[in-house]
Amino acid sequence: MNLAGLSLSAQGKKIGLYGGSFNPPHSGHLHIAKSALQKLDLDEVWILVSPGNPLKEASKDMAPFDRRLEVCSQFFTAPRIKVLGLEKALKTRYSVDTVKEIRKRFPKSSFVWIMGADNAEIFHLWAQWRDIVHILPIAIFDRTGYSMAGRHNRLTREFYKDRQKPKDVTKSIAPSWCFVPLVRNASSASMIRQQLKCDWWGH
Ligand SMILES: Nc1ncnc2c1ncn2[C@@H]1O[C@H](COP(=O)(O)OP(=O)(O)OP(=O)(O)O)[C@@H](O)[C@H]1O
Ligand SMILES: O=C(O)c1ccc[n+]([C@@H]2O[C@H](COP(=O)([O-])O)[C@@H](O)[C@H]2O)c1
Repeated sequence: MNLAGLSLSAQGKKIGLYGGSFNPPHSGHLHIAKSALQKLDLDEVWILVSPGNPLKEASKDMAPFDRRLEVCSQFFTAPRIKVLGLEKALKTRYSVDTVKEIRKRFPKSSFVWIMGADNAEIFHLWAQWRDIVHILPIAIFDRTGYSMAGRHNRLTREFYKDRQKPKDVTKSIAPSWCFVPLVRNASSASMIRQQLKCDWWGH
């Protein structure tokens, strides 16, 4: 990965960082990425394929990183959505380290962290989660089954006064967050893996 080239092309842009296992990617992910571009008024969304979610144990149904990266590159072909193996390149695994590195290496771009409402519910279990909130704005996207949990959780309670409207969140200075209501998409990777009934979906 050419980090210098990426940094140059990212200059002056508002970018959504959308981290995930993407095991496999599905229409729910695409819906969030496209909605983020529009509702947060972003220039780009970066799909950050995770080498391994620190809260998920390595398991036989997790496809190898290279396979997930390859399939994501084939799947996310919409304009302004970039698939990157940035965490592998930066050698980071925890999101707090990833966003610190990104801030350092892309000083002329602004960033917002994108996640689904299910992750907002457990965000307080992430390593140094309050530091993440102080580093960049956070956008929580509604998800089937998690509408309440996405709005009412440790993050939204502790940072209640820092709530913004989605269209303002990238202009705001952290700590700030927004909840993004949208037409929900019920897809989930675990459901797809169950339907495929295989060790991992590439086999
Ligand atoms: N249908 C969806 N609607 C909204 N957000 C979603 C949806 N699917 C995934 N997300 C969000 O996208 C990010 C990446 O999700 P991930 O790759 O873990 O997919 P998943 O479908 O949640 O997987 P799994 O079922 O294996 O947990 C997470 O922030 C998650 O909350
Ligand atoms: O940093 C952490 O402690 C942490 C804990 C859980 C999840 N994350 C990140 O959250 C993103 C979504 O993960 P996932 O597996 O739910 O798709 C992905 O970028 C993970 O690296 C990060």
